[in-house]
Amino acid sequence: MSTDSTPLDPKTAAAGSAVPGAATPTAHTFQVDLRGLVDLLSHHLYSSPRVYLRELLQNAVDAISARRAADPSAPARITVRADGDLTVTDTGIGITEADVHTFLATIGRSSKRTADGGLDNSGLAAARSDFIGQFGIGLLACFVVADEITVVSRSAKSPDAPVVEWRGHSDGRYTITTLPASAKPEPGTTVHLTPRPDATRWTRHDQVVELARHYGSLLRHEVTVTDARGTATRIDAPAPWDVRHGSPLARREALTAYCRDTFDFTPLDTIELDLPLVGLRGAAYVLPDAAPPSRRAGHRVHLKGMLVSDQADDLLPDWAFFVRCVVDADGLRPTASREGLYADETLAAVREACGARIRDWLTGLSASDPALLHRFIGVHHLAVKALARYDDELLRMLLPWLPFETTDGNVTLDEFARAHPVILVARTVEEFRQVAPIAGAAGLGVVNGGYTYDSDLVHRLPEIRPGTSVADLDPGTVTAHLDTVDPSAELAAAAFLATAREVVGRFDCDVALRSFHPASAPALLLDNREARHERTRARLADEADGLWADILGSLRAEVPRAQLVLNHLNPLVRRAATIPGKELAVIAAEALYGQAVLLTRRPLTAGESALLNRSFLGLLDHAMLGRDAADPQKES
Ligand SMILES: Nc1ncnc2c1ncn2[C@@H]1O[C@H](COP(=O)(O)OP(=O)(O)OP(=O)(O)O)[C@@H](O)[C@H]1O
Repeated sequence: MSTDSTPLDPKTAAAGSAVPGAATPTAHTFQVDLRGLVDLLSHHLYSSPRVYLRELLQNAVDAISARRAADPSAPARITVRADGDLTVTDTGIGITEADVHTFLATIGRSSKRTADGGLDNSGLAAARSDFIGQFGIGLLACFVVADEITVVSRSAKSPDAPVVEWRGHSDGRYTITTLPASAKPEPGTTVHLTPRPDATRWTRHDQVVELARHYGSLLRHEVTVTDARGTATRIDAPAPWDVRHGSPLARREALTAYCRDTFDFTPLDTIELDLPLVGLRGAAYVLPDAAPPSRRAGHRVHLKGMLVSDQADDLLPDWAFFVRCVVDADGLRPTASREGLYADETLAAVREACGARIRDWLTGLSASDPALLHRFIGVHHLAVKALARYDDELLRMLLPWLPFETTDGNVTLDEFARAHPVILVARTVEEFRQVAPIAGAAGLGVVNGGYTYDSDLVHRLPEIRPGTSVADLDPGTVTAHLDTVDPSAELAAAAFLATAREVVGRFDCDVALRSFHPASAPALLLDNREARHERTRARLADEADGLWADILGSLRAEVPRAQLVLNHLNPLVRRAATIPGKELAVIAAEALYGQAVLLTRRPLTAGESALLNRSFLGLLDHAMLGRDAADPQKES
């Protein structure tokens, strides 16, 4: 094989030389080290040597398409013979000696497009969209498994042209021989290769059958693989969506069976895809188990029947992670590796149209099959929530079905709104966990907004259900709903409360005494993430100087304080409130604050860790002092 580039014209090059007195440039042509190129393809472009068979099948398909464009009644057969060596024979358009010189002798040149990348209306090419190949490198994939490729071809376009044999070698040498007509009585092409000793597994009969099925099961031509004894195995089978079935149920069952065979799962439901504009047909299978949104379902994409990718992840919008598709399309384009889809406008349009189809299925389900919708939401509510955030109609339609974690348990927002005139939203899971039991006991309705999408969705409720009211949960709201204690109790605890305010004031925290259930909870720390960030920003502004202090200072809002609410119903708090000595009161206040911080399950600051440490050791010391005092032996 040679490379093909236009050598520089010495005259033009000299005229373009800007340096006076410079020597006239000499023109050269790049040489290509074919072994290096094959190495590049095999290790970096193609995922595995097995793609060699895909490239051969694809060339055969393209050749048949080209022949049938002129003669629709031409035979359309691809026969693969795997008997140690491998031959692929097609009844396609074939090539003449001139074609060989033009297309097989130059890497990167393809009969399926013109040299300038456009469409070639002559010869083999009718339009690029008719063919899968276009890059002119596919045949090189054979060098990944063999050192020599032989192509014997007879042209259907020029039946009188002699049969031509091209023998290409992986070091770049090739020969061309013309053969008598008897060497190939019918038009078409046979490609033959003998595997290298380290690649014999790829041309073994069983392996070839498996590969041919993998890539070619949906090909629209007859494809067979024969073994050394001539036994033929049929590879192609009609796509289940193309088969006519006796009833919708039979069709449904056939599509489900195809999913089981192809993906190894039984779908929750099947959504048929049919986009005539891009010649796309197929099925989107709803996964029976929840899939994390981050895990993209690998879709199987066939182009003109040929499998391009079984891991395509850009066929559907991101939110549709609850389905896995198998499609066959005419209008999409493969990348050069043929293992992915070319990201062009057509792909974007396909993505949008498939997304719309899946969304329609979802919205239609509430009317057509509520039980299925229930099961679907049970498994995929995260996906639905992701989708509903940007889709009012869907949100309106599916809101009655979506579960949220609330102080009344797992309920829908509609139910919850009926029971609570104001829905409060806890912004983090920790906040919810900590406040929910207390807020619930005080009759407040709180939704856990800490899960992905939930806070956004709950806040949109008043748009969807006018008359409902939603507010963020803030410490003030909760404290306002906790019972105040009577003034005498407040007075009796005044000294302890003053000490506690001193102790926790360092953490931008106030102290209040209230009565709330459960009585077993001694203290509650009301705080939220934004308030914590605000405090951190304020502290940094104080510590920073110059420009940063100004910037941080200008961002600074009024610093919100956390609130430590002590529970007067709790016996320990009652006893702490009457501690006479200041030293023990400090330790008790530190311990109550430390325990309340731990219950929030948020990370501790360095100051809080030190406080916990101090109070723990202080309590231990105090406990041992008490023991010593009670031990008569120690006294003597
Ligand atoms: N079975 C075949 N029948 C007729 N012509 C063929 C056949 N196989 C290969 N050719 C010719 O050889 C050329 C080069 O083939 P090759 O597979 O390298 O590239 P391609 O199919 O054009 O593009 P791609 O790299 O995208 O596959 C083709 O453009 C075609 O003209």
